[in-house]
Amino acid sequence: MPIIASNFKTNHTRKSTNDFISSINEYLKSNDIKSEVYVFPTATSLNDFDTVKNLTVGTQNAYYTEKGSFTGEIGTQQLDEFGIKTILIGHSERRHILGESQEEIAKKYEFYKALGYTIIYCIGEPLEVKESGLENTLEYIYEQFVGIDTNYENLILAYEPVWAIGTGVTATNDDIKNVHTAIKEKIDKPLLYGGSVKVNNVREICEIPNVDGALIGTASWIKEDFIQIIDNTKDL
Ligand SMILES: O=C(CO)COP(=O)(O)O
Repeated sequence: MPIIASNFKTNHTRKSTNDFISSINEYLKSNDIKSEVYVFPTATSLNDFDTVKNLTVGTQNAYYTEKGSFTGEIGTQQLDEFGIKTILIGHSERRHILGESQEEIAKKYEFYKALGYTIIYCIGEPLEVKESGLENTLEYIYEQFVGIDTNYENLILAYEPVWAIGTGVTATNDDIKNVHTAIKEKIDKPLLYGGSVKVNNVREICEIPNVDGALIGTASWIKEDFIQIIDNTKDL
């Protein structure tokens, strides 16, 4: 059964997030679908969603603190209010757009690991590395595990080639299989693929060996499409 996760990134409001999550939860419940589903809304849309029992709401980011003076950030004081215990860490947009260093990412990972959070840890290479071949790609990816305890029991990995994120250009099945197989040989943890996953390719991607699900952006932001994505993979 693949893990299906939606990363809202900087999309949706509190109102539309509440509608989205309620609709997905109702779809899962009324159809008795057992897929492992995660939704990562914006920080402003986090809530306790206390009637939502069939999917997990996580945070896209948080600082490694309970509270304090970190302007613009949230910590566990804000996450605990809503019972959030799942977090994305290392997303390429935080690395390459927001400038999070591997050292910072490792500190964040250690902090939330110590608190028992489920962590979806993201790795992936930029285009120029991809174009230099598989060996360099893997070397780049392994660098992204510096300071990361990959034996952590609540760890889920997500391979998201930067050049496939938001571009509509999905990695080929061979691209995905080669990288996923190599990572799995080193790290035996659930490994999602992310990068232009769509309604019409999610099943094929989830059937590739060593792919344990998908972390989806753009194609998951309309609730009907996300329902279709779950429906297309629910029997795998
Ligand atoms: O970054 C991603 C999910 O975290 C992938 O985004 P897209 O599905 O828009 O390519």
